[in-house]
Amino acid sequence: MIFHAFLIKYAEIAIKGKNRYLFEDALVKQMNIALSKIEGDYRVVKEQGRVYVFCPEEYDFDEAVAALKTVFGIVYICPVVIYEDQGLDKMREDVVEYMKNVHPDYSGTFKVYTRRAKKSYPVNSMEVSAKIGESILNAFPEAKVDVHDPELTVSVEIREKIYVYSKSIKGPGGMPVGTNGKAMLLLSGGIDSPVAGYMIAKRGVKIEAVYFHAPPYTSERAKQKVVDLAKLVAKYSGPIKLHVVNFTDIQLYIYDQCPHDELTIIMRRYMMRIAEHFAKQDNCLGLITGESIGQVASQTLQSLAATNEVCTLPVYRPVIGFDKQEIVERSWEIGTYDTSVLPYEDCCTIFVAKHPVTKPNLKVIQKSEEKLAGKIDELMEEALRTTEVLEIQ
Ligand SMILES: Nc1ncnc2c1ncn2[C@@H]1O[C@H](COP(=O)(O)OP(=O)(O)OP(=O)(O)O)[C@@H](O)[C@H]1O
Repeated sequence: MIFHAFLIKYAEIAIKGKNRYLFEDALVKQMNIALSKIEGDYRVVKEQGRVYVFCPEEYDFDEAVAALKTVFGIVYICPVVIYEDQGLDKMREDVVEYMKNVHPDYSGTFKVYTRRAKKSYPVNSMEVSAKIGESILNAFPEAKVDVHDPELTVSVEIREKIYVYSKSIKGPGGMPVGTNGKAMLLLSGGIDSPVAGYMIAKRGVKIEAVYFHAPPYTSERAKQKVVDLAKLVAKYSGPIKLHVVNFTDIQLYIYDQCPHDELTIIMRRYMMRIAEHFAKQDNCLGLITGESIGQVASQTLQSLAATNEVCTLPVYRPVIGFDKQEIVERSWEIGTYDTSVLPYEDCCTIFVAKHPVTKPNLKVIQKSEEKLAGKIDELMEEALRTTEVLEIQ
């Protein structure tokens, strides 16, 4: 059966009042972006409290659903068959035909739910439902009506035409990107930070990203891996501006001047400072990392506190309470896992100490950083100046 359209369901409860149109406009915009990436002339229309996608005459159903599944804010995608309005008798025949195609030999419980968007329609909703229900019972003798807890709800919307649907495909939920400001993701090549970016984008936040590499200690392929991860996240979050920072000289200088057991924490503090610089420059309202308590030495509460101390923007760590396995499962779901586990080196792993401090004392760390004063500012400026900016689609 050819579905002519999709009815898009979103969580309306959260968006009463005047936020509603902002939410719907952002949803329509993101849907248009997602559908523009596939072949065919899809038309996204917002009307009378509903968002529809009207499909071209010929299209790939699975591809269209896959594209819509990347749009945050969509709770359900309901494929719709549209019939001309030619009176109630014809409508009854049409719905039976729909059932024969979509649920052949149906033998479970069902109810018909009619909604009159066209209030001038001469028959009321209850009566339309009852008549159509009767026709379905006649055509499917095994089926039974259950208006309280049916296994199948056949929805009939009376508009200029008649819209029939009964299937709901789960969307990603969340809120459309663009409804909740912008934040800067520290994106490494690992498993955790792409998941963290996805989770914050799912709350409607537009994201930018910053990646620190250390050529020649880290390779072009390691950088390409991060670009690929950004592309995978961008499928959901929309385009990402990725800042690629050359961190080599800063790392070498820290390596040279500071106790080696403090390297990771001091490097992380410089990463945060640089990320915050770009965040503020581009009006981001927070930083995002993929840290989770206790996962490694730099992610103990003491280390996280020491990292936070250099930031004035809030730092969002959406996977903070997750086990590694939970993060891995998320990365499978969103499709970043296979890329994340490619074995290319990260700048943090190259300059890492054998026994890093797990409970850094902030005063001690600050003291060590004093040794960097002067030259580190020049190196920071140089790193900011030479940062490469990539637009990831
Ligand atoms: N080279 C990098 N570029 C950008 N951000 C980084 C980089 N290295 C680490 N980060 C940020 O710091 C967080 C913690 O990094 P760390 O290497 O300690 O942990 P991880 O568990 O390996 O995280 P991930 O799996 O995201 O790499 C990352 O989630 C990321 O947000």
